Amino acid sequence: MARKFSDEKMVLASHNKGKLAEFAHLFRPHGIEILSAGELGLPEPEETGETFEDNAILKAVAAAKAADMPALADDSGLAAAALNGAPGVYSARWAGPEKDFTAAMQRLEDELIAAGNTDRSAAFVCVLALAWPDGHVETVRGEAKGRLIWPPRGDGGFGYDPVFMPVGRTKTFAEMKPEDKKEISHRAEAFERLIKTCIASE
Ligand SMILES: O=P(O)(O)OP(=O)(O)OP(=O)(O)OC[C@H]1O[C@@H](n2cnc3c(O)ncnc32)[C@H](O)[C@@H]1O
Ligand SMILES: [Mg+2]
Repeated sequence: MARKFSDEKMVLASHNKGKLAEFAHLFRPHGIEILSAGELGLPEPEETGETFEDNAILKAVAAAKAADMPALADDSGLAAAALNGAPGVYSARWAGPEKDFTAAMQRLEDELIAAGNTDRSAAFVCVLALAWPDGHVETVRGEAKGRLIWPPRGDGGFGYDPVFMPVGRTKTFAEMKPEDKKEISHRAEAFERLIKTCIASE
């Protein structure tokens, strides 16, 4: 049995403004007060894990202990099939310290072409970890399947959204309205699972 969240507030252990905006929407109907790691002055831990799960857990546990309240972390990224899942857990690092996603998307395109440009399928993955100050953690995962387009399209969203076209759609995540991305995103799928396993009272 998963541990249930029964507090009134939690820390959102992310320093990514795009994610924080999406979580603000996702949490709206649930009546939980969200404090961000930034507003509490929490440091950004080094993401030394090899999997999304490892990194989500290390970020959530560090924040829960530092803030002494439950903390939710999101570790996510884009996995290109032709690149054996790259950039994967390195998705943020491909953009460098300047967070230059124009350069990161260009690198992705260059590597797809170098790999033969025959398979442009990809998935966005999101792992959420909810940790308590005693170290207990629950994790859930969500995925959005699609393909990588070129050139980038749209100026909404964040990160790699301008090159990601979800299956069955004609708009990239960056061309969609936030409420449309929310219907099908990896983050929304993981969030729905989190609500079912750890938040909803039966
Ligand atoms: O660790 P935190 O502080 O949460 O913020 P971050 O930006 O470093 O986040 P990650 O370590 O999880 O790295 C994930 C990267 O993958 C990309 N990414 C994740 N979800 C995305 C989405 O919905 N749309 C576009 N890019 C996304 C984005 O570039 C993120 O920087
Ligand atoms: Mg990060």
